[in-house]
Amino acid sequence: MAKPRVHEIAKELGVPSKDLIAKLNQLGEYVKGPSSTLEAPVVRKAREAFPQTGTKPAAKPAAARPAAPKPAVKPAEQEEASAPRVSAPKPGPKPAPKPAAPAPAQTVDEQATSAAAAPAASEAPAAVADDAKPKGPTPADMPKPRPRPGGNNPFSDRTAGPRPRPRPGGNNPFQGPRTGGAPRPGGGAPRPGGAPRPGGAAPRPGQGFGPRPAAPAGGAGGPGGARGGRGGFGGPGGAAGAGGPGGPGGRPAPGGRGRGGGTAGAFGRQGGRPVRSRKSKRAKRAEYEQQQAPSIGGVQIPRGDGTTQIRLRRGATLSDFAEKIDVNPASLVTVLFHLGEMATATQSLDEDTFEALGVELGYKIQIVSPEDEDKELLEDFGLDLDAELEAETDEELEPRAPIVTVMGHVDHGKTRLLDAIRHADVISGEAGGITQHIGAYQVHHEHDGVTRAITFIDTPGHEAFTAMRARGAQVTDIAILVVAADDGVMPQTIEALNHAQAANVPIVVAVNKVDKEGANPDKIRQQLTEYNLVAEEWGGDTMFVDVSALKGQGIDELLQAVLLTADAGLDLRANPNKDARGVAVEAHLDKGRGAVATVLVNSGTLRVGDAIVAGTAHGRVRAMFDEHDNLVTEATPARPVLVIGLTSVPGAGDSFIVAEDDRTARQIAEKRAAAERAAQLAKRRKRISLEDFNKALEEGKVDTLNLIIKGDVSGAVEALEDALLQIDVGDEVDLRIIHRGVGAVTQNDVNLATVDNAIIIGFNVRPAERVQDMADREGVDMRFYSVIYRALEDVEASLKGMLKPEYEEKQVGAAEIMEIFRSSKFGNIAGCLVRSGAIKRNAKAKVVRGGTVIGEPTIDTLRRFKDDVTEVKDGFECGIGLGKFNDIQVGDIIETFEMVEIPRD
Ligand SMILES: Nc1nc2c(ncn2[C@@H]2O[C@H](COP(=O)(O)OP(=O)(O)OP(=O)(O)O)[C@@H](O)[C@H]2O)c(=O)[nH]1
Repeated sequence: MAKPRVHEIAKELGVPSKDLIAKLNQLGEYVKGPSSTLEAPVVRKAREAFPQTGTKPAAKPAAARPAAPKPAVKPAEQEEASAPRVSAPKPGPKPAPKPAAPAPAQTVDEQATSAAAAPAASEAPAAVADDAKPKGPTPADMPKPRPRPGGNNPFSDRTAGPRPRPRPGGNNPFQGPRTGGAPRPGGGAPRPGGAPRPGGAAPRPGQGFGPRPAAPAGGAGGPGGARGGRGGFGGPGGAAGAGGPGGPGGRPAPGGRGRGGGTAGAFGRQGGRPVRSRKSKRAKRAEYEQQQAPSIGGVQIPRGDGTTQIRLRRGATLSDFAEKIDVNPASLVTVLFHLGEMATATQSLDEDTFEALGVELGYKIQIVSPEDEDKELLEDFGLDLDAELEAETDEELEPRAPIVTVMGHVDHGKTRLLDAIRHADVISGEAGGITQHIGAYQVHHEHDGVTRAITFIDTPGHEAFTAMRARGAQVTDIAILVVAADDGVMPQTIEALNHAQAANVPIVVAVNKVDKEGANPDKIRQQLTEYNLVAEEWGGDTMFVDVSALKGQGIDELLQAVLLTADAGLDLRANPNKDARGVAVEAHLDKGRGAVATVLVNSGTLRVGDAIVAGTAHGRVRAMFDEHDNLVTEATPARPVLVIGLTSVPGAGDSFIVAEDDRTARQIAEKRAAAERAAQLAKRRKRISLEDFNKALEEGKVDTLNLIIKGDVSGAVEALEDALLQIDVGDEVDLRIIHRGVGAVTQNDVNLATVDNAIIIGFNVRPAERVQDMADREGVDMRFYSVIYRALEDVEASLKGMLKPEYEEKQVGAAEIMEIFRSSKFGNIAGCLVRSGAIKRNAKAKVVRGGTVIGEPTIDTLRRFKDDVTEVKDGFECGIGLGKFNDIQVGDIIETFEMVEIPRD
């Protein structure tokens, strides 16, 4: 329905338009002229202002009528209608409302507002509607009738809660252009955006009418601002816009809704509602955080102060981080994106990424070490291994055998030495020698009349040693450093001794191959002094023993030296009377026996039937064997045994413990597996910078080489994986190991390779039956190796094949311009003599004058005499047309180029 115009209403009311306009203006409604349209509330006001002259009943007489008491026709209904808000009158025969005869204007005003906002109430009889106001004002504190600046706002409602958005409308001509909820102090010039003024925490420019949380603190206490606030435009925040206290002409009147002031604006919430001048703690905090929070990519995140520590486990996700700092993970995704990294909230990220994010946000990210993580995990199961060790008393500790690792440079005789030592075993000599390779063995040696055991880790080389250390397993007590007397100290000798020294493991030097001609044991002693290994006979504290692994010479002395070194500085004792704790030194999958692990007990005693967990493998000890293939029922500290009964193959260096029961063992294993998976995910993810990623996306390809590694023993698989991940191929190619495992290549592996487009690398394994056929059918590339570095070479080459080729310009020919022919058809033709190489048609060219390239045209036409040719060789004359490029002179050189691929090294 069209809105009525002033003159229509005036006619209806029987008053001149002029009077109506005057009346409405007096009531605070700005009405321009007789043809102005009027909003419904204003019409109501008009009718109420001239009630006696009305000729027609008002559209809603009930609401329009002043507080004229009307007997309640349906008391029950009225009660219901007003119930939620009522504190007041009971409808009854004496319907007079509490406020004793308020002035008509006031009543009209109040009714207009409450009726508009509360339709339910507006349907009710006027008395009830009026009474339904939140507070029944007593006559004493009733404001006097006054013009209500906001009165023409159809949405204005004093009783309604804050509305989320300002609603334009009404007759207010100022509402359009006004911005910022700016008050008009004293009706004067607009003050943009509630400029900051003392006493009012004025919002920043432009914030005046956003529904921002900071705004309510804006102190609507400035009455000067409030008074002119008719055009003010505040939603909940708009109120703050009115916060500039006392503009010119504005008198401070704390408390907001004072007389004649205090409404914020026609379209705002009644801004004059009392607002405490003091900010709430919450508001202050929000404000503080806003100041602190950096806005990266439009998200605001509370900053740390640069030292705020955040502990994250390996493979943590942005969600984990977000939880710690109590923000929405999506914000962190955004921040990371703006740092040039793409990641989802649930993707495991590596340490570097977290560090970068931490630096940006002022947090110090600490990735919990694997050891600590495992410690915490075990603590969840009531196992604190450190505390357990500390609590052990001297009486509980019993001597144990030293555990020795043999290290040294390649071909210096480590394997041969371990063989020789095995044969030197005084006990196995009688028992028929060591028959089984189990990854570690014990030999016995007579020392000071006592037969003592020494445990050797049967995996020579520092790789195994460091791999175990990397897993937090310090298995070795003493290192034997083998140096060939005919070769001297070599790079791996130094590496090995560095590793041993770093681990604080004492070294005994075995100077090997002394049987060889040209062997110079003293030279070795001399060389090693440089590395802080000074022979005892030279006044140092390192024992050097000359041996010949080949001939079995010096082995007894070497074992003697090991025992002496152990006795000199090591406290080799352990408590055998508790559940076993130790390390898995090697593991593999045996066809008949399933997962087989060689474990070395550190403390306690391992027994058949124990529930154990080793790394992520768990199970029950079904049987144990020693290096002589004898069944054993228990293993005491430093006793290596081969254990059968695990459900999967543990990794070399995984710690093992005896758990209370099978269930606990399984749970620990599962939790570890989950942690490891997360860590793997983080490790696997190679970074792609945003630019590269974008480019790759644009080109529709992200180069990723997916690999599946299968090997015979877990140690080899890990070694291969580590080495592969260390291949440096730059940022362009992504290398991912999507699956790894011990055992033959299976159909599952091929399936996985099909899905992820991966290549399968088998190390010392073969495909299971029918798997090769399946791989051929599916087009899956399987490669099998028995030497790690061959696998590495192939992968590296394959990666390089995938790299986008790099090109360089290679000059293929040069011709000197001897003469220039002008042709209207072809432009300038250069009559040339080919000076070197050959000039080919369509080749890229450079025109060089006095050593400077003046243009880079292409060879457009190439002629020998009258014939078009494709190539002219060194020493011949030719005519060259360079297309549109005509800036040539006699004496210029035309060089031609090809782009050739640069081989990668
Ligand atoms: N003459 C002589 N030759 C030895 C001696 N010890 C080892 N060799 C020879 O040296 C070569 C390398 O010996 P290995 O025991 O395989 O050496 P390694 O350090 O285990 O070598 P990698 O396993 O390749 O690191 C073999 O040919 C051995 O026969 C020795 O005491 N005297």
